Amino acid sequence: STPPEQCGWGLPRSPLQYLPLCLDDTAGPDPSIWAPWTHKPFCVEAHETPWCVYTNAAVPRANGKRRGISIVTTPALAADVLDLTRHPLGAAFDAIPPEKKFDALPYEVRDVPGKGKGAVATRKIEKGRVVLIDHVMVLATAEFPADVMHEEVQDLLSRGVEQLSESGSVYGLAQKGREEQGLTEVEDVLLTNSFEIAVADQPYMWIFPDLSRLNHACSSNAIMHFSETTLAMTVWSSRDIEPGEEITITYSDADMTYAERKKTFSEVWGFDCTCNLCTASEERRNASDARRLKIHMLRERVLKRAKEGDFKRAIKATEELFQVADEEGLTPHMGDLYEIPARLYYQIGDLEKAREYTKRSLYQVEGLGVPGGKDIERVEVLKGVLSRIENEMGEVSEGAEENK
Ligand SMILES: C[S@@+](CC[C@H](N)C(=O)[O-])C[C@H]1O[C@@H](n2cnc3c(N)ncnc32)[C@H](O)[C@@H]1O
Repeated sequence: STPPEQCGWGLPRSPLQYLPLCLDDTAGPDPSIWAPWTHKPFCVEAHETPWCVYTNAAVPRANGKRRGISIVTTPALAADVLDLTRHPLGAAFDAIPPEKKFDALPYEVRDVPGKGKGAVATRKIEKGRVVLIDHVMVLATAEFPADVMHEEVQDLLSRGVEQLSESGSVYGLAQKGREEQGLTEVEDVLLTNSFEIAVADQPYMWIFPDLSRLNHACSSNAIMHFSETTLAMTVWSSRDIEPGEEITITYSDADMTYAERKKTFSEVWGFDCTCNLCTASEERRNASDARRLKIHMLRERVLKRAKEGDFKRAIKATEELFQVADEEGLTPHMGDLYEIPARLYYQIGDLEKAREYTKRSLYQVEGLGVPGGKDIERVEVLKGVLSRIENEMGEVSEGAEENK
């Protein structure tokens, strides 16, 4: 059969190996045709388009390990995903200033009571350091069409893992023993360890094998940054972490209450949370819930007041919001909100504060990892806003000075 037209079949080969033609299993036997895949795509038929598994088993990571990458999706989506990776692998690592990185991993994977394995700091990790950078190893579309059979999905997923150079890094991850539910090992691994992230408006399940060892805490000491450009996840310490302390991330939304988190963890991830907050006294949990509900309410109020043009009251609500977030230890999880006070302060003519929040906002989109997708445009917009503010303040921005 002829490969789908939207894949650009028949066009000249791209000089970028990261921009492949769209392939299915009708591709010929010559491996150079499959580039950048090291295995011939294997597909199952479905109503509109085949669903295939694509593997490049030779992709090295920044630290030299060759773990490879497998993608289970349609030919067109596979081409889209790789088209997003405009930077070579290793770009995620190179983008971080040296003083933020460690020469060796600052933690060890050990047994952690009540949680299976976890990452325990082996040295002091100051706030704002990179704990780990992990590249995706398996990514699979979160939803298959109804006419693809469950056994076929299982086959695609297990081929994806088995074609990798280090399939043990995936099969060795935590599992829940879900065979009675008719699930295979690879599905169990995906359900226990994958993060759902959308790229090019398509939800995928992602396996980052090192990141997968980090347990959840409702008030975690580390935050994640995902780059659509490098398909890498970077984990940053959001406060100082002492040697012997467990490094944790947050799997849930910041404003969820205890009951909501408990339900989600049990239904989606299949575990009962034993983090400090989940096992705290009812009184402490209730106080935390009250703050999280307040954060939710204040977030809505800020947006409403800003929409109404009532900037003074919007700022009052924002300041209250950050104060409650601070009390709950959630400010590092609110990075996406900095742009709001930046705009509000600009509206009321407080340029000093507008500049401060614009800089914070800019740091959120380009300081934590290589920006991707919409963030590339946001960086440009924020830089423009910053220079406008600085011009208005009668100052020459540092960047302009350096460029002279
Ligand atoms: C992504 S894995 C984390 C690493 C895992 N503990 C391991 O042994 O590889 C997710 C699993 O870790 C465990 N886990 C993570 N956070 C937890 C928490 N706060 N309380 C209890 N178990 C947790 C659960 O079994 C969950 O299904």
